[in-house]
Amino acid sequence: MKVIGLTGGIASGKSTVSRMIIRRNIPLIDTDLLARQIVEPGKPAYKRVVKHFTREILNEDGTIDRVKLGDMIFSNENKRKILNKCTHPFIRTEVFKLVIWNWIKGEKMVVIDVPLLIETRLHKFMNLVLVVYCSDQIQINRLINRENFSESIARQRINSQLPLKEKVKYADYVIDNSGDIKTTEEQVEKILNITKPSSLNWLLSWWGPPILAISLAIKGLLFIVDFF
Ligand SMILES: CC(C)(COP(=O)(O)OP(=O)(O)OC[C@H]1O[C@@H](n2cnc3c(N)ncnc32)[C@H](O)[C@@H]1O)[C@@H](O)C(=O)NCCC(=O)NCCS
Ligand SMILES: Nc1ncnc2c1ncn2[C@@H]1O[C@H](COP(=O)(O)OP(=O)(O)OP(=O)(O)O)[C@@H](O)[C@H]1O
Repeated sequence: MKVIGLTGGIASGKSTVSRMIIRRNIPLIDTDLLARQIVEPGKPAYKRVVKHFTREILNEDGTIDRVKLGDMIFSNENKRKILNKCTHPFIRTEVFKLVIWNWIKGEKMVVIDVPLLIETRLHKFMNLVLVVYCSDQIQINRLINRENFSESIARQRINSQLPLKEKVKYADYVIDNSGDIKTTEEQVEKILNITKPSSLNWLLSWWGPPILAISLAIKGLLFIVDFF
């Protein structure tokens, strides 16, 4: 099975590209979603986060106030590192479980949307790396429009990650999302066609041989029935 890492900068368009991939029935693992699930009350990472950031970051119902926590960690590198230490091991475990599950299901490819793919060195475990790129100014404008941030807050969030121009250096394919959605969709379509695993790849997956054996057996049976 091919494991494809999808990354980019904050608001460069990873989720937009992810939706295009899901529409093509390719399984997609969304690490932003996993990061949300592992800090729900009662989950193991929740305890760690509350221990380090105190009950000050909780809403009245005991859930984590993500806006408050976000404001804290994006303005303080040390706190960001602590939050990463509390959450990343659990996110990695969930990703690993989902990759195995997709492999068991016989999926030929799985895409993992990881904003911090390069920063966490996870790109080394990918068969392919796709980077969703857009120009600095477009990235800032889209972040401001989506979140209603001031320009300085938008820049602060962008600066909390490896610059997009650096991430591009690790890419097997760059998806330029500076233009309209249609232009991005055309690039995604092209890349998925080029990287589609061959049937040989499928045959070599663990469930290829049993299915091939069964279909040959059925064909053989039909031939014998036909003969008599
Ligand atoms: C700080 C938190 C609470 C803010 O939550 P919020 O709902 O506002 O944002 P969301 O989770 O949707 O993230 C939005 C984007 O912020 C960027 N981002 C998130 N966490 C980080 C981080 N630790 N460092 C740099 N950028 C980050 C990513 O580009 C992400 O796509 C949340 O992002 C979080 O728990 N982050 C730590 C876990 C993590 O590293 N997640 C990234 C996926 S591995
Ligand atoms: N080609 C495009 N044209 C216009 N707007 C776009 C385009 N691509 C994305 N956007 C908008 O830009 C914003 C950021 O896109 P998106 O949420 O896909 O980025 P992201 O990389 O997933 O962000 P994050 O890192 O915060 O998860 C969204 O409001 C989205 O609707």
